[in-house]
Amino acid sequence: MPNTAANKRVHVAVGVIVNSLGDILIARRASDAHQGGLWEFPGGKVEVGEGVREALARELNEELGILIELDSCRSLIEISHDYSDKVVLLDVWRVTQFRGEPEGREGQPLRWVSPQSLSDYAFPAANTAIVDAIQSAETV
Ligand SMILES: Nc1nc2c([nH]c(=O)n2[C@@H]2O[C@H](COP(=O)(O)OP(=O)(O)OP(=O)(O)O)[C@@H](O)[C@H]2O)c(=O)[nH]1
Ligand SMILES: [Mg+2]
Repeated sequence: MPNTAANKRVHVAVGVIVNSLGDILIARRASDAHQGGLWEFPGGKVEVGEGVREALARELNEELGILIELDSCRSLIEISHDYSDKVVLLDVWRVTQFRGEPEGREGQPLRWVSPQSLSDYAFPAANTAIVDAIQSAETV
């Protein structure tokens, strides 16, 4: 296969985790990571042979120590974004059913924030569409 941007695209499973108050969990990316120092919705790369929701469950368990209910996850939005150094496909899921209290298993700071206050945080460029989708879902 030719080595094009399309087949180098990184598939990422991302969770918009909502608690019983309607607040959303964000985490700060390590300063040495891609898009480091910015806030993110927890998640990570889908591995070969893995389904996206299985990847989401694995990543949220590794990064936060929670167990999510796969059947209750709802697709929120898919975003393809070209950073100059890599292309990502963010496969974003709304997660409302989970067991355990999220903790930053990799030392990452966590914060629960209201949908409207997401605008106060700096996210990677690809996330603008995610924040818009969350905030417009809130107003319908
Ligand atoms: N998890 C996550 N990744 C995001 C978001 N927005 C965004 O552009 N990304 C990009 O998606 C890519 C993969 O995410 P990741 O770094 O969390 O992957 P991972 O957990 O598997 O990390 P690892 O490579 O250290 O094992 C990164 O290039 C990251 O910059 C987001 O909101 N959440
Ligand atoms: Mg990650």
